[in-house]
Amino acid sequence: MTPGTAPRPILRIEGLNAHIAGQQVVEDVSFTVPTTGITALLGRNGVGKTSTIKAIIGLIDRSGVVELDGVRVEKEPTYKIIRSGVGYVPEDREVFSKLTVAENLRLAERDAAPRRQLVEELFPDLLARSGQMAGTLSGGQQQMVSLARALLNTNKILLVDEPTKGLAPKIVAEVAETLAEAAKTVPILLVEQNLQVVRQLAAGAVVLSGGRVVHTGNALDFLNDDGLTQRLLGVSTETAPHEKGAAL
Ligand SMILES: Nc1ncnc2c1ncn2[C@@H]1O[C@H](COP(=O)(O)OP(=O)(O)OP(=O)(O)O)[C@@H](O)[C@H]1O
Repeated sequence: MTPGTAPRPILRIEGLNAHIAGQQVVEDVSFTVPTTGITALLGRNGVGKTSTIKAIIGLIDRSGVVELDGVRVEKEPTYKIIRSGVGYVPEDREVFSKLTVAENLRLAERDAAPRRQLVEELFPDLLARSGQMAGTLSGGQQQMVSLARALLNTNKILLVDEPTKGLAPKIVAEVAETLAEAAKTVPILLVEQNLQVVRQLAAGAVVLSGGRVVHTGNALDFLNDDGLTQRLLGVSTETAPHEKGAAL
């Protein structure tokens, strides 16, 4: 990047390709994530959003450039990419169900000085449930454990995959609120199907279709373009700003 131009992104993906079971699921994907705020990774079911996230951290075979804070990391194993400052919150939450909330959090502590106070402030409910087996938590509470684990460490970026999936509207609002708070301290690449949450949180949007990037730009501009959202997501967003609580 030429000095004096746009600030360096925290994450730069270029020409990313990935295959699962012989099928190309990520095809020549290029985009950047800025150093602040939330960037939404959008698209219909099965277009490769989760695969893109997994490819970034090397959980599936891939080729292409993955640059974190100016450093190429695509040749590194997953654990080193994570250690270099990537917090991953997977779609299925992956809490240790037979361990308590406190144990789940302790296991995630990577830094010498984990940010326990921040986590306690953001998740008072988890503090109250620290002795409860994580497997007995509700879906929303498990999502909070998963987010809390990523926030305990100081990361350069969080990759958060469908955090509101399957949650009741009230809990969706709580998760969205937590993500907004988290985004004050760390940039987030967010896979999210709930467009009202995207509208509330995201500054930028990257839209995938058939494993390829088909649109990038300002998230609100995208969501306000009904024709574009119809074409790329198959949903109308026309009524979204007026219908509080409407699921899209
Ligand atoms: N383990 C797997 N085995 C075979 N095919 C897979 C596997 N995982 C994903 N795929 C396929 O890869 C493609 C991309 O899937 P991916 O989960 O990345 O999409 P997505 O955009 O995240 O979808 P969703 O919004 O439904 O979660 C899909 O066609 C999916 O069927």
